[in-house]
Amino acid sequence: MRRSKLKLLSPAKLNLFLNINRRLDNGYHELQSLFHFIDFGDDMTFEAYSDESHFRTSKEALKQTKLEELDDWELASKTAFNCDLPELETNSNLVFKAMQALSRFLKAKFGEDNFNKKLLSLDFIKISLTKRLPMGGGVGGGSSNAATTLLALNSLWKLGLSLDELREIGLKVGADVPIFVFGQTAIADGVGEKLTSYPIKEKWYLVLTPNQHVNTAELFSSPHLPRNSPKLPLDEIKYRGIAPQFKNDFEKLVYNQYPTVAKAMDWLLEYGPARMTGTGACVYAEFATQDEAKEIYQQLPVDLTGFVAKGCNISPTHQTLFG
Ligand SMILES: C[C@@](CO)(OP(=O)(O)O)[C@H](O)COP(=O)(O)OP(=O)(O)OC[C@H]1O[C@@H](n2ccc(N)nc2=O)[C@H](O)[C@@H]1O
Ligand SMILES: Nc1ncnc2c1ncn2[C@@H]1O[C@H](COP(=O)(O)OP(=O)(O)O)[C@@H](O)[C@H]1O
Repeated sequence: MRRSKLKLLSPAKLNLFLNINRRLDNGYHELQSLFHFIDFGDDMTFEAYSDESHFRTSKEALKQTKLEELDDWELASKTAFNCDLPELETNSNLVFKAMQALSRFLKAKFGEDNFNKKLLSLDFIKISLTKRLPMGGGVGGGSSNAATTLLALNSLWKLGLSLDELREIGLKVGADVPIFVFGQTAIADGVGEKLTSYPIKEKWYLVLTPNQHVNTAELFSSPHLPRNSPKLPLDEIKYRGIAPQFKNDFEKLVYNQYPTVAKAMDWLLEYGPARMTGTGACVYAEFATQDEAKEIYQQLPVDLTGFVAKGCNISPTHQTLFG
């Protein structure tokens, strides 16, 4: 019997600036970045059932992959996962990594015995993911899916975890997961875990999506990456729109390395300022109105792709869950 259903937009983020401040001893990098959400993303549905009889379980999906490597995936055994992209139906999907991190956290917090008792009482959840966001595009799709999973399961299973606890769990999955759990436009510091709410004027964005997967880890290890941008004092950051002082330290490197990204960027620059998000490959321009953004979008040549979306100070996932 179905008990309840949550339909959530798992949104994209844009980095409105991104400074790399230094390399840390653990190989990671300290960043300072302004994260903003847009109302375009993947569709995720979470349906809670009192029994597991009528759907293929995650267990089966996981059996097809690297079962021997699995540990702490008890919560995944209470779910069924399907995705419109079959290559994402594996345990390396960040949706599974989120469930694994959640299992670990709950066991540590409540103890194994209490966790195992709680597990028996949980509803089965059918998770469906429809991908719309480009992968490896710098719009954070995988991280967003992980955060949406944490928020939805916390709600449907009534786990009672705070947003701070969910952020802590998210950080184990990836540097960008905490911002999606936080759900507010924010300036991130550290590796992305220190977040300060920073609402801005909401605008419209034309985002171009070059068909190019940019490998984040590879870029971070490049000897040509600038790594010593000074940190901007928080009270001096007055973001009004794309401007030279709001740069992205990955942009030049990616522009030089990937002709498809350079092509998209050059096209946008014909119309005004443009910026790359994250480690690319997506690039964007800002507009005051939807009509202005659409007017440029309609002129896109056939070999470029993109979409128009509205900036949001509160992530669409939070808007649905918390009103
Ligand atoms: C730089 C950003 C800006 O948003 O790029 P995008 O991924 O969005 O393009 C992100 O913070 C990326 O976050 P995310 O994609 O979650 O990175 P992770 O999976 O945690 O890390 C991938 C790899 O990137 C490197 N890494 C990541 C984050 C960081 N602050 N310093 C690093 O050096 C590490 O080598 C790590 O192994
Ligand atoms: N749910 C997911 N959605 C997208 N990519 C995922 C997901 N889970 C794991 N991945 C892997 O993570 C890689 C980068 O993910 P993504 O978040 O889209 O990149 P970016 O952070 O650059 O926007 C993908 O190429 C894919 O192999």
